[in-house]
Amino acid sequence: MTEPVLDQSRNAAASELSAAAAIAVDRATTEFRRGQPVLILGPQAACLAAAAETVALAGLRRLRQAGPALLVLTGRRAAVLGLAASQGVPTPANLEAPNERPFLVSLPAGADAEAVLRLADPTAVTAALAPDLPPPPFPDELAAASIHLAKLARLLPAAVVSALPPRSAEEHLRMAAAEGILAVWAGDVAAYETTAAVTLQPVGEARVPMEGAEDARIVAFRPSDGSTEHLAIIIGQPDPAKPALARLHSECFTGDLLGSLRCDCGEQLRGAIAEIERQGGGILLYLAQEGRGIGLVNKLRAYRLQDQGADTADANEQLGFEADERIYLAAAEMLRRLGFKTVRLMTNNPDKVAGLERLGIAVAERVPLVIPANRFNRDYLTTKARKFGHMF
Ligand SMILES: Nc1nc2c(ncn2[C@@H]2O[C@H](COP(=O)(O)OP(=O)(O)OP(=O)(O)O)[C@@H](O)[C@H]2O)c(=O)[nH]1
Ligand SMILES: [Zn+2]
Repeated sequence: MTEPVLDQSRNAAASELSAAAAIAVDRATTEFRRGQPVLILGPQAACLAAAAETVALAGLRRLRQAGPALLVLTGRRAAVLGLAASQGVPTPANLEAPNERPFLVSLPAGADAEAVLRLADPTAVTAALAPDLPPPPFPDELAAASIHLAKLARLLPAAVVSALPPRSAEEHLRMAAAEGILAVWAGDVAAYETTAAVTLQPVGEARVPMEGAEDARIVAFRPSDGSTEHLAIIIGQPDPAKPALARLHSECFTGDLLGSLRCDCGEQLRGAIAEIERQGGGILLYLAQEGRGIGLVNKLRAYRLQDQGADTADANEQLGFEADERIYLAAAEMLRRLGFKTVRLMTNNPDKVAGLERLGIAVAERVPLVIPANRFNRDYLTTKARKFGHMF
C-alpha cells in the first residue's frame, strides 16, 4: 500500500501572497484580546475598534476622542436584546434565519467598560443598559470586520467602534503608527480564514501508538497565524487511492480530556479510533475548533445559559454566535495535503458532509458514529437531531 505523501506544492505561493496581510490580522486579533484599540481601514472609511469583552477605560477614552462610540453586536445578539426590529433584522421569533448583519447601538456618553460588557454578555449578572440613541450611519464592512476580529480572538462577538474623520489611508496609518495603534484592512479580515487554511504548514510528525490502535502517527499542521495546530491522526496505512475512512473531530476540552458527560465527544473520539482500527485504518482529524468554533470560554458561557433553560443552539445565538460557527477549510486542506481526495466520512452531522464536499473532498459514504445518551447529554443529543439534522 502507498504511504500518504505530504503535498507541499500549493503552500509556497499562497503564503507568499498573503503573509503581510495575515500577520496584520493576527496582530489585530491579539490586540483585541488585550483590549487595545485597532485601526480598521475600509475602501471609503476607517474606524478605531476594540473588543467589547476586553476594552477598558483608557481604550474607550481613546475611541471617544475620535467621535461617539458605537457598540457593534451581531444581528442575533441584537434580536435577543429586543433591539433588532428598528434596523430591520430578524426579531427573536424568527431567529432561525441566519443573520450575519452587524447591528449598531449608540453608547451613551457615560457608558463605561462594564456597561459595554453587559450589553455584549448575556451571562453578565446585572441587567443590560438600555441603549437610547439611534446610531449614526456606519459602514457595514467596518462593523463586520470588528465582529470578525472578536470572533477570531475567541471573545464575545461584539466590539466598540468609533468612526474616524475622512482622511486618506496614509494619514490614518500615520496617526496609528504615531500612537502605536495596529492597523488592519477590513477586506483582509474577511479573507483571513481562507488564507490561514491554505497556508497550513505540516510542522511535526511522530509515531504515537495508542491503546487499541498501535500503528498510529500524528502529523501536526500549524495555521499561518501561529494559533493552535490541527492534528491528523493516521491509523494504519490507509491507501490514498481508495476512499479512506475519516473522522473530523472538533476539539472538546471538557469531553475529550475531562470526560464531561454534557456531550458525547469523549466517547465519540475513542469510539472513532477503535472503529478506524477495526476497519483496517484511516484518518482522524483533530480540529482546533473548540465549542463548535466559539472557543472554550464562550462554550462555558453557553453552558451557563443552557443551565438556565436554553438549548445548545439557542445558547450560542443568545451569545451572538451562529448555532455552529465551524468551517471545514482546514480539514479539507489537510486531507488534500495527505493525498486523500475521497473519504468515507464517519459522522452523524449532515453539515460536515456538505461542508467537505463544497471544499472539494468527495464523500463516498457516510458512516454513522452513534453513542448511547446519558442523563446529562440526552437533551443535547435530542437538540442535535432536531435543530442540526443529526442522523441518529
Ligand atoms: N457551543 C457549544 N459547543 C458544544 C456544546 N457541546 C459540545 N460542543 C462542541 O461541539 C463540538 C462537537 O463536535 P463533533 O464531535 O464534531 O460533533 P458533531 O458536529 O455533533 O458531529 P458528529 O459527531 O460528526 O456527528 C466540539 O467542538 C464541542 O466542544 C455546546 O453545548 N455548545
Ligand atoms: Zn464535547
